[in-house]
Amino acid sequence: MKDDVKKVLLSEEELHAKVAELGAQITKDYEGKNLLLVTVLKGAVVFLADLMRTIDQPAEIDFMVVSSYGSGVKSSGVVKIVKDLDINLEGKDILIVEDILDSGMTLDYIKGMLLDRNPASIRICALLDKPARRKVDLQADYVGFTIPDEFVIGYGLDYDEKYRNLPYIGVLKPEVYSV
Ligand SMILES: O=P(O)(O)OC[C@H]1O[C@H](OP(=O)(O)OP(=O)(O)O)[C@H](O)[C@@H]1O
Ligand SMILES: Nc1nc2[nH]cnc2c(=O)[nH]1
Repeated sequence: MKDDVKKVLLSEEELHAKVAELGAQITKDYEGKNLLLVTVLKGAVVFLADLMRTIDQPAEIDFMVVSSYGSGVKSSGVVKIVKDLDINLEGKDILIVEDILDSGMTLDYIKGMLLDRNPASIRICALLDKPARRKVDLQADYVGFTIPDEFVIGYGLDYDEKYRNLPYIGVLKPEVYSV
């Protein structure tokens, strides 16, 4: 698996330090609130697992499954809800935990949908932000790293469902895409 990686963009150490920083900020900002971490599977699951343990406030979690990329490296532009949330959002302070904000189409759709359910507040925490590719006017409230326009894998992020279990974030060798 490691032989397929062209370069490491963010090391395990860099990721863990940033996650701890985000968790400390979220801990401060959500004091006395009804925090519900909403996570979009599957990519964000590794980030959520690390982030939630750095938040020193009571927090609920819930999951959604959406699909916008299929097996390719570009967004199809179609966001499909495969599994909806279980928890009622009324009165909750929602923090959407995402691995990457790229075109923004996935999060824009999800945020709009969740806003219709009368939460007390709704914010976005994205580990990675790729502003060069944005197609909608959307920003995350918490961003781990702003990254260049490269397709990244690891720490939950996949190419064709593989590489999610890499402990760092990297870029694949071009020949991996063409076989
Ligand atoms: O800003 P966008 O261009 O909409 O892209 C971001 C979305 O793409 C990835 O999900 P993907 O559809 O690859 O599914 P996965 O989480 O199961 O890997 C990622 O987890 C975001 O949900
Ligand atoms: N794995 C992966 N999924 C994405 N979804 C949107 N951008 C990306 C990316 O760079 N890598």
